[in-house]
Amino acid sequence: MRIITTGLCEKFTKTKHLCLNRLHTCVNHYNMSRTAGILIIGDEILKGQTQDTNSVYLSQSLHKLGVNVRKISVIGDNVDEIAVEVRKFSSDYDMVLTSGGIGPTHDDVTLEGVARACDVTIHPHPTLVELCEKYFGVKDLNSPQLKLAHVPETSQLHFGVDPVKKEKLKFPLIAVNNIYVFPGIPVLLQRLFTSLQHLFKTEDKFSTKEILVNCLETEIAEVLQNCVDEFKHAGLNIGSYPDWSNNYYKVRIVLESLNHEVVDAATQYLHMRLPSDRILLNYVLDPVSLNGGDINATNFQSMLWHKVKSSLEVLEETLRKYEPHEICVGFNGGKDCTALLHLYHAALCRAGIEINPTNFKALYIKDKYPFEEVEQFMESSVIRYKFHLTTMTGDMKQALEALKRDHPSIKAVVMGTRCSDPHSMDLSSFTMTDSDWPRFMRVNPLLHWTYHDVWKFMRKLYLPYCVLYDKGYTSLGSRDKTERNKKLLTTNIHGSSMYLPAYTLQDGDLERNGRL
Ligand SMILES: Cc1cc2nc3c(=O)[nH]c(=O)nc-3n(C[C@H](O)[C@H](O)[C@H](O)COP(=O)(O)OP(=O)(O)OC[C@H]3O[C@@H](n4cnc5c(N)ncnc54)[C@H](O)[C@@H]3O)c2cc1C
Ligand SMILES: NC(=O)C1=CN([C@@H]2O[C@H](COP(=O)(O)OP(=O)(O)OC[C@H]3O[C@@H](n4cnc5c(N)ncnc54)[C@H](O)[C@@H]3O)[C@@H](O)[C@H]2O)C=CC1
Ligand SMILES: [Co+2]
Ligand SMILES: [K+]
Ligand SMILES: [Mg+2]
Repeated sequence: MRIITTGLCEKFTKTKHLCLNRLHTCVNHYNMSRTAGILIIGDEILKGQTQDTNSVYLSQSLHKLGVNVRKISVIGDNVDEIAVEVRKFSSDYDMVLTSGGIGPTHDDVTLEGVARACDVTIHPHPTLVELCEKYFGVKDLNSPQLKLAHVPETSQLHFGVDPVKKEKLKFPLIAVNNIYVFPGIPVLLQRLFTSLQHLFKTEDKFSTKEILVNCLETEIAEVLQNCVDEFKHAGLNIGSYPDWSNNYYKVRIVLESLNHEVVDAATQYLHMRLPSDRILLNYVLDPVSLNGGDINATNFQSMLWHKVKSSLEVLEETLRKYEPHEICVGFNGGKDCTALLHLYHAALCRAGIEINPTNFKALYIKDKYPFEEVEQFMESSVIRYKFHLTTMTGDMKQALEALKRDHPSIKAVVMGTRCSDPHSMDLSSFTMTDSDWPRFMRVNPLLHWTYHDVWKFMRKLYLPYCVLYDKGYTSLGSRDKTERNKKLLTTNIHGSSMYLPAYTLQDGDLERNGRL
């Protein structure tokens, strides 16, 4: 399987070295790809007042262009520090991209720092002076408007072209030697970068593969080390990134090389050595974007498919009886309504209803002592599914009364209630609230689902759910009245006790064991 032969490198003849790979992508080449350093400048970033998004944008974009980003540094609006860092970056990397500090105020000193780093002075650039005079209608060279025209003497101006509108941009990117000076305002930075990609583009392209494993890092470290050793002359980069919030995998392994054959070979190497039952093969990163295409007979065993189909029929009937804005999903972050939310989203998509916060609504009656993890999950669900969440407080009856008063258009609440829930034996798919409750149509599409149906449905589709269910909770209520399910308590190989995930509970009748 080794694809490595030794010989004098034919690709990079300038730097004579022994190439260990006839495909000319040896480790030297990986390190020889074009490098970049990113310099994020701004006091507001160091104080945590502005979250730096420019470095993420730039490093992602450069990586796509085959550039090897080697360092990101964050510094304040200080001329000396900027000069020192720019000088170092400029000699260490093929290119330097700076962000921020080129505005008209006293605290924007990046260009002065760059000038100092390059031992040149600042002067008013004729093209920029003309531009600024025209744009601002001001002629005074000492005005704040014309400060923008003062750049290091050796500056080059790169005028980008908007890739969509095909228009020349009004303001250029300023470059001094290998230093590219971007504004900090994210839209400006992005507009300049996309319009001038050719300045950064390389002939290289990183080939990347991912392996998702449901193991602890300690369990796979040795195999990864062996892989690193095996491919150490092939120009392979392997990263291992644990994710504690994912419901399906614990580690994401990323393999990368300039040569896709090296990536393929290393992927194969790992597939043969990692525990095969722990490798996720068909993981769906974004089940929501499938727009309900995943709800079909091939995905489920026939018994469950039968139930899924009749639940969908209930939801379709709901959408015939009510306008989308008259319906909301009762959503408290629990597993049943998480499955339901996905089904309802699918029903909306199938009915050709546009997904937006007017058409897709949910109701959350906030408990006095909610779990933080539950609320975090709810927040991420709002972003994932793009629904509008109405939050009410107080006891359930009071909250529903307030809903009636404040949101009079809502007529039906779709709920994840199952027959096995307390007092739910006699409910049907459409049941009005009891006479002593505020009047709403309760829609119950999941009445005939079992505990295991819910888990099979969610896990088959890789739907994200609240992490507490992976930590031994099988039913979630108020934080002060909910414990883990003792039935899931077990001992790991090192002899310490731990809880298994909720979906492994054998007897579904015991799901409420942790509810006090
Ligand atoms: C809209 C609505 C109408 C109700 N009408 C009646 C009634 O007429 N008579 C009666 O006796 N009881 C009624 N209840 C109370 C209900 O029967 C349960 O007692 C309550 O849902 C808690 O049940 P559970 O602990 O089994 O929770 P769950 O199994 O979590 O509740 C079942 C479903 O109810 C919804 N739900 C539960 N809690 C919340 C919440 N905090 N915020 C939003 N949605 C939630 C979810 O869709 C969930 O899947 C109503 C509740 C709601 C939300
Ligand atoms: N029209 C144009 O093309 C140009 C305009 N200008 C002017 O200069 C000023 C802006 O210059 P800047 O260098 O951007 O000033 P700046 O350094 O003060 O940054 C401006 C804002 O960008 C945000 N920002 C900065 N760094 C960031 C980061 N790493 N991640 C996310 N957000 C970040 C911050 O919210 C900050 O308030 C404006 O007044 C603008 O009008 C400057 C250059 C070009
Ligand atoms: Co070589
Ligand atoms: K500023
Ligand atoms: Mg600034």
